[in-house]
Amino acid sequence: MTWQTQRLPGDHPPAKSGQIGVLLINLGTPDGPDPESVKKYLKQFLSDTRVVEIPPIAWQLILRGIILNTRPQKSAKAYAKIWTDRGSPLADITSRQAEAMVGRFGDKVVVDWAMRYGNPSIESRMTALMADGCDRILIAPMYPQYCAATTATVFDEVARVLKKMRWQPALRFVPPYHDEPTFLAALADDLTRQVRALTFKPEVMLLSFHGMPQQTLEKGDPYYCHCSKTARLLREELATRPEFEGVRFETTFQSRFGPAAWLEPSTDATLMAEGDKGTKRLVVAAPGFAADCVETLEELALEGRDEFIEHGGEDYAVLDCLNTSDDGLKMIEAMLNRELSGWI
Ligand SMILES: C=CC1=C(C)c2cc3[nH]c(cc4nc(cc5[nH]c(cc1n2)c(C)c5CCC(=O)O)C(CCC(=O)O)=C4C)c(C)c3C=C
Ligand SMILES: [Fe+2]
Ligand SMILES: [Fe+2]
Repeated sequence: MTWQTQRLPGDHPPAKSGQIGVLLINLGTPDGPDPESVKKYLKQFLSDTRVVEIPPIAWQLILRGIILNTRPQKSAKAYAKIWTDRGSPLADITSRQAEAMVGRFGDKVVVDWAMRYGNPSIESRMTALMADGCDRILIAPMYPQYCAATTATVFDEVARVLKKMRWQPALRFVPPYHDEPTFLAALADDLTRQVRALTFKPEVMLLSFHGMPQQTLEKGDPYYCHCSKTARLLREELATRPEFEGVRFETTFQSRFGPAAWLEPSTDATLMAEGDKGTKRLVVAAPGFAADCVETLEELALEGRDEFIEHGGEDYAVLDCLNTSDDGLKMIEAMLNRELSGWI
């Protein structure tokens, strides 16, 4: 054990200190692929005013009166298709990313993971890190592109948890990494390796990002610009490689939610339009997701395939996210190492 046990004056209990915590955080997921678990998860997620910016008095009526009575059944079917014996892929992959980081930064550093919505909660893991003697914590939101609906809500939740603590840790947050050379190199290498392994040569590569309401962009959220920059830099790099010779790149936005206008062009409409205009071989990458999840494994890989094939497409593949690939883990390690500098 490297932590020190400090004996404090009076009858104060012994307290551990001197350790450094690293907390990898991704969006969150239901506890199970059943409507009840999905309803509980969606209620927490969609009640966050960073995620849905409609005034809560009106939104809660719609959410509780309509959405939570219909969407959980539909979403549970999607989750059931991708659930594994290790549970939700998003939680499983995030836990394995954290596990792979254990021991890479010396024995003073404790690495853990949490989900912003659902379990394990940020509160439970931050409390556990403090109990382990971590008086410095590096928070790593696993989102390459900053969005208030994802990155800022992590900060909100960490601040809420801190507010309840008498003894707060020193904190650092990993910044968005959408244009970092280590991220782009990891993505380019990993996608090249996967394209080389395909049984067909793609004509088109879609770079599909999770969408958000168009109005959120107009309010000043940098997410769209971050996605566009990732897509441009990645395209520029891939275009130099023989595996991508003659490939046409398109950037699209998926997972539209609700009736308002979302970022365009949408992934589903683009897949159908590509099929209609005669594209036969298409591959999709999702550079906005650090880990595969229902949005990539179900919406892109299953629904997207049907959309493309029903419109005349022949060969279709969705490439894995960086997940726990060698390239992905090297990138996470480099990013954490840099952000831990001065602490280790
Ligand atoms: C990667 C960035 C993400 C942004 C930006 C984002 C915004 C956003 N999402 C919704 C609504 C839903 N998202 C859902 C799932 C989901 N979203 C992200 C990431 C971003 N969301 C991930 C990684 C996941 C997968 C979770 C998993 O368990 O695998 C869902 C739930 C699934 C469903 O019912 O379709 C909803 C709903 C909004 C409104 C929003 C606003 C900006
Ligand atoms: Fe989402
Ligand atoms: Fe979706």
